Amino acid sequence: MDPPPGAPTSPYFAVAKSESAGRGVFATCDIPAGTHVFTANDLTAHVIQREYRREVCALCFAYDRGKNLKQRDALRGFAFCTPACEQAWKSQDGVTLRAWAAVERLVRARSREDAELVDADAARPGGAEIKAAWHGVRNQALLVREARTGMSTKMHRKAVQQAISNPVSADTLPLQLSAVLHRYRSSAVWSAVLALASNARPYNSTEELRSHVNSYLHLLAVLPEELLEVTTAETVLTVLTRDSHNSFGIRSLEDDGAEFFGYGVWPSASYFNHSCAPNVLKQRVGSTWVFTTERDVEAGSELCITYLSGEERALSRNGRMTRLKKAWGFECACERCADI
Ligand SMILES: C[S@@+](CC[C@H](N)C(=O)[O-])C[C@H]1O[C@@H](n2cnc3c(N)ncnc32)[C@H](O)[C@@H]1O
Repeated sequence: MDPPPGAPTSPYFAVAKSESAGRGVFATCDIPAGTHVFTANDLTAHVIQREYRREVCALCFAYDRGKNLKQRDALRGFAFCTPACEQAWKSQDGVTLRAWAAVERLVRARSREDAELVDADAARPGGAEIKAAWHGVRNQALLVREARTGMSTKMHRKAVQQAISNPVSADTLPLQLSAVLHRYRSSAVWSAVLALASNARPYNSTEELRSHVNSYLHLLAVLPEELLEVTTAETVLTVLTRDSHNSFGIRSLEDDGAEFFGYGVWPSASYFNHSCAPNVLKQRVGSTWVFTTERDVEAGSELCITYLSGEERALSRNGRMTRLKKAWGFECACERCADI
């Protein structure tokens, strides 16, 4: 098969159809244990939860046991581990810098929704509910868009006022903004996101759906005009449908990942399927993921990582199955699970 846009390339493997898990990564030669086979450095949409924003470097995700980092960008609400990281982050284009400042102003000015903890037992919205929610704000979104380009009737002003006054989701907004910015900057990056496996029901609850719709309206009301063309319901919905089955947690490194800072999508890393007996270790190094074989792999074998965290790996087959089904939506078809 032709490699999808953004798929990983390596002298050691190729992306191909797997028997029971869509596309996967297959060794093209014998690979000895301990071989570094790939580094994913293509982080796209991501979010560091607000509660960690002062402690985790916005550029390289460095973390020092909960200490507040000294380098701060108060205007945009980010912190950095070194002046070099701050400088590198701030060397981004002016639209990006203005967009983050606009969102930070909004978050500080508005009351926030409760921490976005998901009720695990809440019903996942289905296709009809999702469609209705987005359809329901189409007119308002149009009015806000028109207001941003100079139209100022009572109706326009009311639509903007309503959009702004909705409770702000301090972690949904940055995820959506990050998606908008990636789409704005590069069509190749956006094609890589589009090529990923998609989940048509990405919202965990009706509340989460509502907060995504509200965040979209917030962005329309405050982002720099240059971004409005790509600030669409399709952009923010697309990114969530891809994020849902492809994002990796961004966790602390020193304590077996006990601190969950946030999550992000690295399209090239998303072609590795899961196995409960993985042959590849995935490790975060700064804002990249490094993939190394854990044992000898024969040519033609699939290269798999684990999607389970430390303690989850010790669960029984049923426990692992339930966990993977709940978090990732699939019935694990790996050799270890099939081999009963
Ligand atoms: C990050 S993607 C991996 C690449 C994906 N197979 C594709 O075609 O794009 C995760 C998705 O792959 C599938 N998958 C990964 N590991 C699997 C496994 N062990 N058993 C069944 N499906 C799996 C599931 O559909 C899961 O939601």
